[in-house]
Amino acid sequence: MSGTAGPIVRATGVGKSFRGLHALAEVEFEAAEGEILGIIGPNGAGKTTLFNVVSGALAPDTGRVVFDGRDVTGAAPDRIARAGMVRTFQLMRPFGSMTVAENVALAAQHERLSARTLRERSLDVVERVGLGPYAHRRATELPTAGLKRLELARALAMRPKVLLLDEVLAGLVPAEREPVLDLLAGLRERDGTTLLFIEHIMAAVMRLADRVLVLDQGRVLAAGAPEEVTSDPRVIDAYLGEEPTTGEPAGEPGDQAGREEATDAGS
Ligand SMILES: Nc1ncnc2c1ncn2[C@@H]1O[C@H](COP(=O)(O)OP(=O)(O)OP(=O)(O)O)[C@@H](O)[C@H]1O
Repeated sequence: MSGTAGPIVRATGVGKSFRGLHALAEVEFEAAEGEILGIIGPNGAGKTTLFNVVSGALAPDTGRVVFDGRDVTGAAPDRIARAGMVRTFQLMRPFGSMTVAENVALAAQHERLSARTLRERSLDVVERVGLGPYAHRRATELPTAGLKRLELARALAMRPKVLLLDEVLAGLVPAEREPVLDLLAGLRERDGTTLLFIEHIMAAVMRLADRVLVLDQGRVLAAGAPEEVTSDPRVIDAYLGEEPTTGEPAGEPGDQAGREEATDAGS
């Protein structure tokens, strides 16, 4: 489903094996500029591996990744990030001896901005993610929700065209998720940012995603509009369980026992 200008990211025939285990096989997807693509699937489905390949952390065994009209297959992660495709990680490792704003500034340091511009950009991004009151405090003082926002701020400081988000809501209580979701939804409005986000919290996927890519055992099981995908029997069977759209994931994905309790998700 390409827009008139063609997709900003396109992966074709992507395969990656780890000692005979097909983490990814013949994976194809594309995202148009400004599109929000949710990526879901059980544990071990290959979601993070796909991000690793797309962002350059891993070279695929087969296939190509094209970003903004350029073939970036196997290119170094920092090159891809500087070209405008930036990822967040599930685990955050801020520099504890530095302030929140300094941690953010580090992410954009390579752009050789003046100290003043760098500081202004960092503070702007820190404000936007709601960390204004912590700007000049050490990153180690942040609670989990704050660390998540810091990770997002660091990615945003690079002014990405495409932002790859790996479970940015994990570990947040529902009240903490809302502002992050608002922020993410606002990125497209404000900057036209394309988002690819891996997420297990289905309420977030339903709210944000224009389209959803479902991976299962390294392959694309389904792709399409959120309502279409979540009512697909194959997706329900492989991942969602009985009640796909109630909010919380149907148990931890891959946790087959969790499917029994899926109808009462939401707490
Ligand atoms: N560096 C690696 N070496 C060996 N096996 C790996 C490596 N990275 C991933 N795998 C394997 O590849 C498969 C896909 O893993 P991946 O982390 O991409 O899944 P995922 O969908 O992101 O899962 P989760 O939801 O648990 O994060 C798994 O079986 C995993 O054990």
